[in-house]
Amino acid sequence: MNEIKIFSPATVANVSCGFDVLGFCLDTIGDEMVIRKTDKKGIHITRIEGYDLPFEAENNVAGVSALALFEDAQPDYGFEIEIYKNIKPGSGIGSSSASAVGSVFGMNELLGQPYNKTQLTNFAMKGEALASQCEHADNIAPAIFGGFTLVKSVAPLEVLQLPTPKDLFAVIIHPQIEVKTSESRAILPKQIPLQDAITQWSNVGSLVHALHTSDYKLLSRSLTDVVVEPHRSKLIPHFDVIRQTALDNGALGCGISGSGPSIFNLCYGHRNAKSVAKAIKKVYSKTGIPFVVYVSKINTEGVKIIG
Ligand SMILES: Nc1ncnc2c1ncn2[C@@H]1O[C@H](COP(=O)(O)OP(=O)(O)O)[C@@H](O)[C@H]1O
Ligand SMILES: N[C@@H](CCOP(=O)(O)O)C(=O)O
Repeated sequence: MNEIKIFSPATVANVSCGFDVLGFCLDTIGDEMVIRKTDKKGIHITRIEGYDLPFEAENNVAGVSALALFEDAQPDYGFEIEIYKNIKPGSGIGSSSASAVGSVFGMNELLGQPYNKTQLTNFAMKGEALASQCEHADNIAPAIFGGFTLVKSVAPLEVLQLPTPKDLFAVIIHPQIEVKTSESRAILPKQIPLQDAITQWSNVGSLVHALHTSDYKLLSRSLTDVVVEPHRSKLIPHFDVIRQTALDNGALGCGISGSGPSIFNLCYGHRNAKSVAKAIKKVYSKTGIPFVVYVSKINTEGVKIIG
């Protein structure tokens, strides 16, 4: 096999209480990438469509993660990468992570799968670090493993796959403004009060339990963030109105997706997800800010071959 086409999914990191550790994978939103073997050694980004991003491998997250894998594998050929970007950079739904994951996943297939998913996560983290100036894997892990994941530690890397309750759907609203992950990390406090830490780790524990037991009511009570959201919500226009609208219309919970500006909602069943999406669209269209709303199943497969 000399060429492969990949679907690399969007992801929601943090899931309210799990800053830098929890994430889940989306179904309907993602980038496409073509990875091809070439006689010319090294990593060559030959095509980018959708958004204006750097072609130099060392300045593009897809290239940086690809270089990390390439240096480890040392094949006697090179790789060309084409990126068909659907996820807007700075969206908060893992745009950079989708690119970082797509290149290493595709290369691994063309090399005959020498690496496992944890090793691929490690390579992809090198690319993600270019965008957010910090190695975190809470978007990368769900994009590679699918479903919900918990990054127990990054050094050494340990990823836990969590169960996905079957009636869970996500609604994402993406206001069309850019919030850079690096900048929204910079505004966070370096220390937090003990009481906030207690609340937060209690919610992470109960959220994980809720996923294991498909307890939607407990899941709903666990989707709270007292550490990060109070700071970052100020960067997202009308965040409180969206959350109130979602909860009034029966969403299980609502929070900032990754570093924002996207906002995620988790809903019980497709019907409720559609009505939450409809209500959010109605309210947000009054603000005059351009936005997109997606309704998505939780993608339990993750990154995949499409051609
Ligand atoms: N292939 C790529 N896809 C997305 N963003 C990239 C890529 N390569 C470099 N970047 C840079 O990474 C930044 C976006 O990453 P980030 O702020 O983490 O957004 P997101 O939350 O959507 O992942 C932008 O500055 C963008 O120029
Ligand atoms: N845990 C990170 C996740 C960033 O996600 P992104 O989709 O905004 O890149 C953070 O919250 O900074």
